[in-house]
Amino acid sequence: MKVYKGVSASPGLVLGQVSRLEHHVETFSHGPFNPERELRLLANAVHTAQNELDSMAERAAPTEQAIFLFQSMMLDDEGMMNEVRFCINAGISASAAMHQVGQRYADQLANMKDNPYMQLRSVDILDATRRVINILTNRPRVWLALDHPVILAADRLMPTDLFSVPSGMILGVITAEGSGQSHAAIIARAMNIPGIVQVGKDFLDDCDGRTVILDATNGNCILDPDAVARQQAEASICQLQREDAEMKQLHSLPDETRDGEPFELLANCFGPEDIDTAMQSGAKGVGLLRSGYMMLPGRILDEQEQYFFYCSCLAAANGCPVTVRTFDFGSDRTVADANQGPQSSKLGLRGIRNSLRQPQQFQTQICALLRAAARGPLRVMFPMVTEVEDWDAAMSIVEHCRQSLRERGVPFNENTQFGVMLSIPAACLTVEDFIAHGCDFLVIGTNDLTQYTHAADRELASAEHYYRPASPAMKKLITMVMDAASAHHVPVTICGLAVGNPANTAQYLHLGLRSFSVSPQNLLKVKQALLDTDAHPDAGEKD
Ligand SMILES: C=C(OP(=O)(O)O)C(=O)O
Repeated sequence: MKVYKGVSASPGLVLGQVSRLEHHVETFSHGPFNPERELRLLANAVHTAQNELDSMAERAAPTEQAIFLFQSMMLDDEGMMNEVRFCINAGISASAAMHQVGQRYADQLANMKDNPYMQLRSVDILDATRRVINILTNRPRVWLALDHPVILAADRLMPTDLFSVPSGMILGVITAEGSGQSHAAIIARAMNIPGIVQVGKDFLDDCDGRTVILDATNGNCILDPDAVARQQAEASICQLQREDAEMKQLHSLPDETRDGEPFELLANCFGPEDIDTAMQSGAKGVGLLRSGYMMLPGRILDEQEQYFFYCSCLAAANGCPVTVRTFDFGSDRTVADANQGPQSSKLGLRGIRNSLRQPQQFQTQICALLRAAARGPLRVMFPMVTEVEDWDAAMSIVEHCRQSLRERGVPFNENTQFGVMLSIPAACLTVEDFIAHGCDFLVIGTNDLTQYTHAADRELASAEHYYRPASPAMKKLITMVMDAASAHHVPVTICGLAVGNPANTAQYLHLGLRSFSVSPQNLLKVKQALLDTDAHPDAGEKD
């Protein structure tokens, strides 16, 4: 028995036989090739690859769908595909051109050390281009013929590898390299396949055909376990299966309060990865996407990069709505090359105040959002709005962006919904004005609203006593918002850490809220609290 240490990438514990997966090394013959023929072959291969990816997406859970749809979209990317066609016109074969350009794009993203999100996309580009190349070279896209379930081991896994073997045949995955943030790891988590990464090359050289306990809780791969280790693992596997069944039961219950009132459970997220987690825990969409975090602490992404990011968030949400908060820079939130302005503080130029002073940066974000909104139900909200002047100023920039996209002939969603994140008491007190000026929806941000209502810095332990998100003052402000919103049929969501506390959730429910956005790990806890609460606790007494 020998224990190899790695890093857990997908939770779980399994016992099984290892099968090693080897990736093909590309070699290409030299031309010259007939460009016309190669362009035709390329178009057909891309078409077939996209069909394959789309059909994988159809079979897949939301997480994998996001990744496959992203890969399929990459094969539509004008910039990349124009470069491939340019190489073909220079006499290179379609497969070599695809390899060259795909590798270069992947390398560019892999080198964005300051941006882990873009680094992740690098493997997707390689995976998508590998598919096209395999089609062009008549290579199979199914890698292993398996007759019994195995633990798959490889140097690293590509996202579609887990779909390249018949479903149910993978007990677990172990990679010598890779990261827990890789798409293969995300897919493993989504498919409930336990996984460990970074076990090292020695394990790979040793493992093929042998028995392993893959213990992702401790990051251990136990090769040739003895009888005691086997027995312990089998007992733990049974226990985990029981716990899993209990979670699934809660998940499958309808989103209704004890007295039958429907509610909407959304998630507060940072990007596609935690959107995946949220969707698996039963979220019906994203109530708050904190957009700025995709580039912290790096640089501001350009319009195309942001467009891809928002599209992959939409794909991860699998047709459910995603509410994106425009950048909330300023105060504690910084990006190296985002000009914060001279007066950045909690009471200074944060959120929309900052965006309005950086019109170029704001327009880039709005254009990317309007474009992404053509690909799915994406809505946009502005943070740190004080009074209606901020709203009007922001919406005039939105109009300017619409005009510029029309002139550029770029498709976008003309009817994208825009809303206000209510984090300042002044905005709650004047909420009617936003509605009168065309605000489509409202999101109450309890973290900041509590901070500004109670003049209690949310990060200051000494002010904690004054920081009360369910206080009478908060209740009054929320009631004011709810009255105005219901009079004009404007939807309201409430988000923030306080909503994840079941005691507060019940109070917010009684104030009329039916849409709750919480962090992914609190979703089931909040769901349980709402299932156990009556929306109208006095209704029975009146009867
Ligand atoms: C969720 C909120 O936003 P953040 O925590 O990102 O400031 C909020 O203010 O309630």
